[in-house]
Amino acid sequence: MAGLFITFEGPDGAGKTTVLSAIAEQFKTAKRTDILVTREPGGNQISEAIRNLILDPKNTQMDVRTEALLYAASRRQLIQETIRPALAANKVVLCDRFVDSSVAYQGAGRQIGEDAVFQMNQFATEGLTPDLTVYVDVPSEVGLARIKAHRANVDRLDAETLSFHKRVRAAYLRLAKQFPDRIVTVDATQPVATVIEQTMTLITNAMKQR
Ligand SMILES: Nc1ncnc2c1ncn2[C@@H]1O[C@H](COP(=O)(O)OP(=O)(O)OP(=O)(O)O)[C@@H](O)[C@H]1O
Ligand SMILES: Cc1cn([C@H]2C[C@H](O)[C@@H](COP(=O)(O)O)O2)c(=O)[nH]c1=O
Repeated sequence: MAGLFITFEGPDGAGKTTVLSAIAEQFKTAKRTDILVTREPGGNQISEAIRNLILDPKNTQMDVRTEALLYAASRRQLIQETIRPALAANKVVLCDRFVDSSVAYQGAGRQIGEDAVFQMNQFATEGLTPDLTVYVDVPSEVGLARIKAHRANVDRLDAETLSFHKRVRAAYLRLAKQFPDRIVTVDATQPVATVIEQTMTLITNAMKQR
């Protein structure tokens, strides 16, 4: 498949959304029409509806496997409706979260098994794998403190225990070790301008190499 598929991963509050919006703005200023920015869960009408269902703090009854399946369903719709067509049109797709999130949050955080969650997602993705993943790393305590300090609405996942968030981060660190050719870590305890600059360098280098 043509195009370039770049994903952004990290624990809650690492700063992915902040970094990705700054980068999208820079590409917009440069009048780049070949860049598509999207997010998971969400990015289209159906996937945003699934997002609302998953993240609604009222849905305390949601079974952990139901949650994993809903993330995969949202992903499938985004791939078919948005990601694959954009890659086929030779675009650079910048996606806030992808399968690594499910492996970290559902596999490790919810403890339903990292490999089981990865395998289940293969059905949804038919093997679609990012060319590059920027892993924005932050200790769980720091990420959660950022969310508490700045965010008005804490969603169902943000509200999980510290030990849940620590399992998520540990899984991300394992994934980064397991896939060193795909996953590049950026230290998000640095000032936000530095995180943006380092991430932009990774993206532009990947764009030059394609
Ligand atoms: N490097 C940084 N240093 C200090 N604060 C930061 C940094 N990056 C982001 N923040 C702040 O932390 C908060 C969370 O950032 P952001 O929403 O971008 O995180 P996120 O990774 O997208 O989180 P989530 O996955 O939970 O949506 C925001 O208020 C943002 O301004
Ligand atoms: C894709 C995906 C996401 N999650 C979690 C991670 C976050 O807590 C929320 C998404 O919210 P964000 O503020 O847009 O990052 O959902 C998950 O548990 N599993 C996934 O596959």
